[in-house]
Amino acid sequence: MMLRFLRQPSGRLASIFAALLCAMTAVMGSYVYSACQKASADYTTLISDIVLAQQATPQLRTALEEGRRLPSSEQIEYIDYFISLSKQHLNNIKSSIERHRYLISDVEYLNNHFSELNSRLSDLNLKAQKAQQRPELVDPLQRVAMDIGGAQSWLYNQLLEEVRAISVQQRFVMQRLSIAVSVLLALMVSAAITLCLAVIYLHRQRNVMQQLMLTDELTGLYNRRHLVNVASAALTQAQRDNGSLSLMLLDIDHFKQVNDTYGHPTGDEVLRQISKLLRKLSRPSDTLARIGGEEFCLLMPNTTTHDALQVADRLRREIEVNTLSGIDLLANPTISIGVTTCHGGSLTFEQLYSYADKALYQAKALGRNRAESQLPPTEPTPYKNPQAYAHLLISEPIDS
Ligand SMILES: Nc1nc2c(ncn2[C@@H]2O[C@H](COP(=O)(O)OP(=O)(O)OP(=O)(O)O)[C@@H](O)[C@H]2O)c(=O)[nH]1
Repeated sequence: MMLRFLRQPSGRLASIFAALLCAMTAVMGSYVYSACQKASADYTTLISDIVLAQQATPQLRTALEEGRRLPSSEQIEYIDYFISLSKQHLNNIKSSIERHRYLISDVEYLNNHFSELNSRLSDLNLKAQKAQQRPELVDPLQRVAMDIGGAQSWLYNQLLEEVRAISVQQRFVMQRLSIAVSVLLALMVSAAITLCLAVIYLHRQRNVMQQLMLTDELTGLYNRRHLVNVASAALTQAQRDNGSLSLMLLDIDHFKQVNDTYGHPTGDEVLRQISKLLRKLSRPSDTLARIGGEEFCLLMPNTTTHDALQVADRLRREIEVNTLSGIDLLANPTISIGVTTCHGGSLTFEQLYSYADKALYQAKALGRNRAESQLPPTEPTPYKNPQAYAHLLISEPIDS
């Protein structure tokens, strides 16, 4: 069923659409994933590290000023402390950058500056330690420190600039992300709708095909195939319940004359209207089918011959008196009916049908517009001589 659907133009279109949808969903999905990664990056720690590092530079400068003015060993220790602090800040920033994989490539060009600054600060540390013994070295120490301070400021400003740029990009990514999510949602909804439509279409196609397989195109009644299926099941049921099952064959009299006199389209209309009437007059539990040109069959479960003949006579009379609408016939059409009934037994549908057919033949032979019945001979009982099997029916005494 699915393969047949895919071979049809609409099926091909649906599969192309589904493939496109899958591809688009995959692209959108990967974009959303990477965008989510970018958008979720948190640069707050990095910014606070940079700000702290920036604050350390003026503190070192003030300490150097003080050291030059009052070069005490305590003051020089203080200078040494701020140099170590600056170095620590620098390393913190470096490891913070390493945690942001989307920033690394943007600030790669600053790597050399980091290493250079790091070694210059280590040098400065050594110089500060020497200055503890020789206070006259505080002066050159201050000059080098000022120079390093300038390089530090440049590096940190540059870093802040990069983080600012990436934050702007982050906001942009967020906007695009929300658009992507909306599009993805719309695609999913349309995929679901397409799927539903395809299922509905398949379901309808299946119903139409089933309908075509089981019904007669001209009259809308069931066809012979369906009748045989239903009759087989009804026969099994009747055999199990030992119930009655009647079969009625109805044939329009002299239908050839209708065709010959009024034309085939009128003949078709007669068939349609008689079918409609028969359907209206028969019970919903019975199965009415058109099994040949102008021949119909009515299968009646749980119906005796007597009741079936009564139904047959009612149908025959109704057809006889009913004037067909929109067709100007000289006389109303009539029908001949053959009825048969089985009671339990083990007849096949073909056997039952042959008895109804014999009865119909008889009705035709006896002048038409009448109902006749033919019953199958009573089927042999399994116990031909009941007395010979009587002992089987006597229950054995129960030993106490
Ligand atoms: N209009 C129409 N005619 C059909 C259709 N199927 C079969 N027939 C015609 O039904 C006619 C049946 O003719 P016969 O089998 O001779 O039977 P009849 O003329 O009804 O005579 P009796 O049955 O003996 O009363 C034929 O002319 C078929 O062509 C159909 O679907 N539409």
